[in-house]
Amino acid sequence: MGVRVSEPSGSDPVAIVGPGAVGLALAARLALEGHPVTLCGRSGSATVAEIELTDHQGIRTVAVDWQDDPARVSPFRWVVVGTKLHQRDAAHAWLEGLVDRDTVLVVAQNGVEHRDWVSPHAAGGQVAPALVHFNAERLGRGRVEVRQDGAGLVIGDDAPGRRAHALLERTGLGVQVVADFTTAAWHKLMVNAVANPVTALTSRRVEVFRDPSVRDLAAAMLGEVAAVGRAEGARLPDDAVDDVLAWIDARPSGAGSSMLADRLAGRPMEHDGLLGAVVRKARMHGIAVPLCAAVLALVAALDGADH
Ligand SMILES: NC(=O)C1=CN([C@@H]2O[C@H](COP(=O)(O)OP(=O)(O)OC[C@H]3O[C@@H](n4cnc5c(N)ncnc54)[C@H](OP(=O)(O)O)[C@@H]3O)[C@@H](O)[C@H]2O)C=CC1
Ligand SMILES: CC(C)(CO)C(=O)C(=O)O
Repeated sequence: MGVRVSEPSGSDPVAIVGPGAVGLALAARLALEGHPVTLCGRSGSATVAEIELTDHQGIRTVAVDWQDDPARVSPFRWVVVGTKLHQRDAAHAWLEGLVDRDTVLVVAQNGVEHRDWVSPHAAGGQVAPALVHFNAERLGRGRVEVRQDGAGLVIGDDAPGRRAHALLERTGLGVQVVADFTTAAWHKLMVNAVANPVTALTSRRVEVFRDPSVRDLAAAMLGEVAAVGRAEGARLPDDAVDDVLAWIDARPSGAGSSMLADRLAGRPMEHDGLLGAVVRKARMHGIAVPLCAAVLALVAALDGADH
């Protein structure tokens, strides 16, 4: 990694937009390190004044500040966005108040479009996309459980990424800094664009990929996603499809996906930001992705029917 800049101290305030699984996990770990943390939640929702974090160290509780009115916040030096991909408009409202040109804005989300949607609202601040590799599950309002093996977050080795690294390593979740963020993001998107919709559509956990016909479909979809990723500059190796299938096979029995969890809870799903991104980018490059487009249509119809 290159030169480290702008080390945050434990007394640097941090704003976290989205008190969901990822937001709570990062907020709790930073607050435990001494950062005053302000959680920014949906307008009118119940205040979260403390977070109960369950992780390999046991159960710990830590106090945080709460804000639910984007019009009442001032700029922070450190801002983390942990909303879902379909909650971009909600996040924009917060960025207007929280971000100025000195802000380092960490976008902790799945997908490959972090900069596309955030940069126009970043007020000249520095945008650092972060891929989330730890698993966080919301157990209740202000309650979160974190599980992980390996690095919990992946960020790019550029100036905003290096600044974000200084903050994120304070979470103790393990931060991997990669020179080629595009490849890392597309590799993760291969998983999310296939595992998430297939589990959500079938209401089945990762075991569904053992069905030979589902496995064939997944392999063909992964081939489409990889082709688009390569056109976007991702250096995905020839065995990327097998590698992703092997990763899915290695998930513990009973593992699901965030999209399956959203479907089961009756919440909107992230299909547009995941599979939708693949189809959008494919169109730009003139690449045919018929299977991804078909599965996207089905999961979008399911989402529409659920709401
Ligand atoms: N959870 C995980 O283990 C992983 C998640 N990811 C990715 O991380 C991102 C975040 O996921 P996750 O934390 O699971 O999602 P959640 O649905 O748990 O959290 C999203 C949060 O955003 C909040 N929100 C919605 N609207 C607003 C608003 N107007 N103002 C403020 N907050 C708002 C929601 O509020 P409310 O509580 O009121 O609904 C919710 O707390 C996604 O892109 C996901 O794919 C990636 C890998 C693993
Ligand atoms: C990698 C995977 C499928 C595991 O939780 C994920 O990122 C998600 O559920 O959104």
